[in-house]
Amino acid sequence: MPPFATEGFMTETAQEDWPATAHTLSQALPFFQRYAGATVVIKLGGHAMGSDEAMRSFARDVVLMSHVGVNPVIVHGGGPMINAMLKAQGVESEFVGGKRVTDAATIEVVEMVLSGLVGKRIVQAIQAEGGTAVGISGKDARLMVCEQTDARLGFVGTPVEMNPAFLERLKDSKTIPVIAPIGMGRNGETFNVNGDTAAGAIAAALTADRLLLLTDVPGVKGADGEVISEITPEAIRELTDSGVIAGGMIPKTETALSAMEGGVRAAVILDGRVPHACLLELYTMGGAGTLIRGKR
Ligand SMILES: Nc1ncnc2c1ncn2[C@@H]1O[C@H](COP(=O)(O)OP(=O)(O)O)[C@@H](O)[C@H]1O
Ligand SMILES: CC(=O)N[C@@H](CCC(=O)OP(=O)(O)O)C(=O)O
Repeated sequence: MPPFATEGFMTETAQEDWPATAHTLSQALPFFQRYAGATVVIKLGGHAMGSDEAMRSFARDVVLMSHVGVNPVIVHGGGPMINAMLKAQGVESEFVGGKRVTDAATIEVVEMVLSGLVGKRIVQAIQAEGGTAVGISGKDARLMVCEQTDARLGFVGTPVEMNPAFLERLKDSKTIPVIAPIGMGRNGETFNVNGDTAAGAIAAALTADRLLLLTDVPGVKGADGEVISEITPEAIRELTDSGVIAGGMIPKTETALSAMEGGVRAAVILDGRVPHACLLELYTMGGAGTLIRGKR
């Protein structure tokens, strides 16, 4: 385990123009100052996880953020990984309104894949870069108490009570939480929660400064197919009504809007496949993806 994660990256950058690198670092100072002490909730979607290299770049960004005073909180998805595990068992999932219809057998697979495989892969990646992370789910420390969303969806939950005190304790010990979107029911049920929904609820519970939703497109696209750099709640509603915002983008924009209502300062929908997407968003002038600004 490298205490200072320079290996590999030093050789990659050895040929680069060091004065230009120093200039870039120096330009980041106002952004380092702006986000010192900030809580940034990052939702890493299953499609954005991709290769080991993409995971390594993501983990490195998270560790860097943590070292410059940000409190990063990771909430992950893993839809494609759940699909693969269910397929291996000969089960095909049905989705209604972007949510997986989840029966008693499926929730076991969902929990195993998210908490066991996906979460631990992210924890390992962060720790390989010198950070300390713990993998938990919404069940741990009663973080995310849910009620059934709709009887037709089975064990799919909607967060109704958040208990973020445990996350505050992790923050104090500089431990990065990696949270699987699994909720606990009041009667001992386990609920499958859409990853975006879970990230929004956690961001609101922490009144986060930023919610970053990492996905597999460069941002929210308008009717002309171009990415919109900043979008208002009104424009989101119009584009959703006209069907331009569709499919998996709907829970993201809805999450962004409800997080804003919950007191989150801003949300950004951005391409998690781009190397160092989080650093580009937080520490460069241009930012990345589509920004949705809150009221504070
Ligand atoms: N207006 C839009 N702008 C961008 N992407 C959109 C839009 N409408 C629908 N999408 C779709 O939303 C997808 C992202 O949602 P999803 O596949 O659920 O991501 P993730 O797995 O990262 O949560 C994109 O790949 C794209 O196909
Ligand atoms: C209720 C519901 O649909 N839960 C999602 C949880 C994982 C998720 O959200 O993964 P992505 O972010 O990769 O899409 C599912 O079962 O696929």
